Order: sequence, then structure tokens, then C-alpha cells
Amino acid sequence: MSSDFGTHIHISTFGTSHGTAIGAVVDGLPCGHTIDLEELRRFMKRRAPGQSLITTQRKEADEPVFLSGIVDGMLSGSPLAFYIANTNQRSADYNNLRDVPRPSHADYTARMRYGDSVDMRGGGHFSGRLTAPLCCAGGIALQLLAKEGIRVGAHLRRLGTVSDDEVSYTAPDMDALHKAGFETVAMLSPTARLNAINVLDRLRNDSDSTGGIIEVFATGIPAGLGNPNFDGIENRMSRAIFGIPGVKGVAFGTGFDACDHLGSEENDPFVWEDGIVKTITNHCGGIQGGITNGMPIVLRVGMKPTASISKPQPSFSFEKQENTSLLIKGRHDPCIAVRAVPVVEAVVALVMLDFLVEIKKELR
Ligand SMILES: Cc1cc2nc3c(=O)[nH]c(=O)nc-3n(C[C@H](O)[C@H](O)[C@H](O)COP(=O)(O)O)c2cc1C
Ligand SMILES: C=C(O[C@@H]1CC(C(=O)O)=C[C@@H](OP(=O)(O)O)[C@H]1O)C(=O)O
Repeated sequence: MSSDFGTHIHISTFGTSHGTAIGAVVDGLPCGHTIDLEELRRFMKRRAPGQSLITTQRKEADEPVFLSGIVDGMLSGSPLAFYIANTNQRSADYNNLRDVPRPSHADYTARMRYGDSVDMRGGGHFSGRLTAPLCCAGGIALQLLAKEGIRVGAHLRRLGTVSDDEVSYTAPDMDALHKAGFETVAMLSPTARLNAINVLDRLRNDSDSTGGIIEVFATGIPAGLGNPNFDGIENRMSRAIFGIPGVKGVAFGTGFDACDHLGSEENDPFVWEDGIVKTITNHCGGIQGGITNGMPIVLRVGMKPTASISKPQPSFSFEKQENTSLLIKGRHDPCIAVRAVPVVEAVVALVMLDFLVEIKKELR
């Protein structure tokens, strides 16, 4: 199964949701940087399951065990390898799903691709659980980027129909985003947070789920990172972001909204300010021709409603070769996007570090 990305910093994830462990090997990280492991744990905890009633009730500590690549908290140059134990599997919840696939999860497609032996307990290798190693690798990337003056932060721009406050595309308040990241729902507006929690409570009672939009910002990015055509920022970023299960769309800057506008409305006019080139607006989300222009990188990530809902749904039986009704048991997130906010930050950080390493020899 293809589970890797990165050109200069190469990340390869392994494991399944109900196997012994999940983890990753990260090759190409710069040697000699101290990693604040407490900060890394705090970051990973933002994603970990089972911490409140509005997420899956599976409880996992998500504590990484490092096997190589870090000595006394310092990156040592060799490939970073770590695992995260699975401790709270309840595989019996998946017994009926071997025969009757869940609509819109990967049960059916995985079996078509890999055959009957594919391990799909808990979603197997397709599970959102595989985003824990991404957060470990990305949490390290975030710390390395911070040393270069680069910050990455995201918020839940929308949960169902509940919208958060808008964030400036030219000067996003990164401290506010950082703070919101530690809230139960990563929204800036206290009213929106309350409304979102009410929606999630209602969904839990109704055995249903909803989608969401994550909006992410990266500031302090120098102009001139990236490549044209097929290897640009949008290309490599999208490839990695679509590796997060449940992602259905990625839009840079104003994205599809740009299509309705006139050039005179959409163009980002340049301004020379004390020796620094800026743009007055940032509709392009800091990227032109696949290359950064020095303005904040802005992208939105659309996530679908959780597939596993506990309402009866039409499906079929492989064994009986007939239609049937499926009732899913188990512990699921009523909205994937809630816990995916730090995952998106992690992936954006890994991709931006990859581009930075491409031009900065001292980071190699
Ligand atoms: C953090 C996170 C948590 C998730 N939790 C669930 C869940 O509880 N139940 C579920 O059905 N899908 C969940 N998903 C999404 C599925 O893993 C995903 O829909 C499935 O693998 C099929 O992939 P696709 O939606 O990208 O096509 C989660 C995804 C992420 C990133
Ligand atoms: C375990 C995590 O999330 C899981 C992601 C997931 C899915 O289908 O993606 C389904 C559920 O798995 P299980 O039935 O084993 O509880 C979630 O709990 C995690 O994020 O660490």
C-alpha cells in the first residue's frame, strides 16, 4: 500500500488501526536540532481520540516510542523511526463489516483492491488512526519551521452549517489560531464553539454525522519556494493533504470562489513597503506559478461527514450476494474535521519543511 510522501524529507507510515502499533519512518530531517518532546506531546494530544463526548470514545494515549533518529531529544541524522501502540481496539465491532461493507468507508474498495485477506478491522491501514504518526512527524516539522520564523496554524472554519470568525488572509493572527487549537473545537469564536458543540451533541443523539472545512495558514514563508507545473507548492501539498482520510477537497486562497470574480477584483496588487514586496490582498493564498510570493499561504480543506453512522443503511452481503440493511456498532467521530485540524497543520508543516530544505543547504 502506498503510504509515503515527501521529496527531500520522506515520510512513510505503517500499521493498522487494530494491529499492534502504528508509526512512521521519517528520512531527511536535519541533524542536530533539539526537539521539545513535551511540546510535541501537547501537539499530538490535540488529535488523540477519546478525550471528550464529541469525539470517538476509543481512548489512546498516542505516546510515540522513538527507535532511532533522536538521541537525548536531539535529531541525530539517521532516519527517525517511531511507533505508537494501539491499546484500546474493540475488533468485535467490525465482525459484521467483513461481510457487509460500510457505505462510503473503504471496506468495499479495499477488498476489491487487495482481496479478502485485507485487514479492515477499525478501517485497517485506511483508518484516521494513521494520522497519529503524521502528527508526530509534523509536530517535529512545526518546531523546525518555528526556528526559521515560520508558523503554521489552522481553525475549523465550518462545522456543518456553523461558521467560525473569518481570519485575515494578509495578516492572520497566528497567536489566536494557536490558542484556538487547544479548545475542544478549534474555532476562534466562543459562540461558534458553543453552537458547534450543540450540533455535535445533537448528531450523537440522532446517530448521524457532519462534515467541515479546515482553514490553514502558514506565515513567515520566504518568497521563491517551490517549482512550476507539476512539482509546485499546490501539487505536493494536495498530494499529501489527500492522504488524510476523509478529505474531499483542497482550495488554495479563494479557490473556486475566484471563478466568479473579475480580474480587477481578484488580482493581488503589489506594494513596495520599506524594502519588502507585499500584496495588498492575498486571494492567491501566497502562491503563484507553484512558487511562494512571501505572503501567508492559505488553504482550505473540505472533509466529508463521517461514514460510520449508527442509523440503519442499505448495503449488501458478499457471502449471500444479496441486499441487506447494515447497522454499524462501535465508536466513531460525529465529525472527522474536529480532530483533523492538527493533522492538517502537521501535513502543511511537513510539506513546507520539504520545500525549505530544497533551497536551504544548512537545513540538510
Ligand atoms: C482524525 C480522523 C478520524 C476519523 N474518524 C472516523 C470515524 O470515527 N469513523 C469513520 O467512519 N471514519 C473516520 N474517519 C474517516 C475515515 O478514515 C475515511 O473516511 C475512510 O478511511 C475512507 O477514506 P476516504 O473518506 O478518504 O475515502 C476519520 C478520519 C480522520 C482523519
Ligand atoms: C482510533 C482513532 O480513530 C478511529 C478512526 C476510525 C476510522 O474509521 O478512521 C474509526 C474509529 O476506530 P475504532 O472503531 O477502532 O474506534 C475511530 O476511533 C484515532 O484517531 O486514533
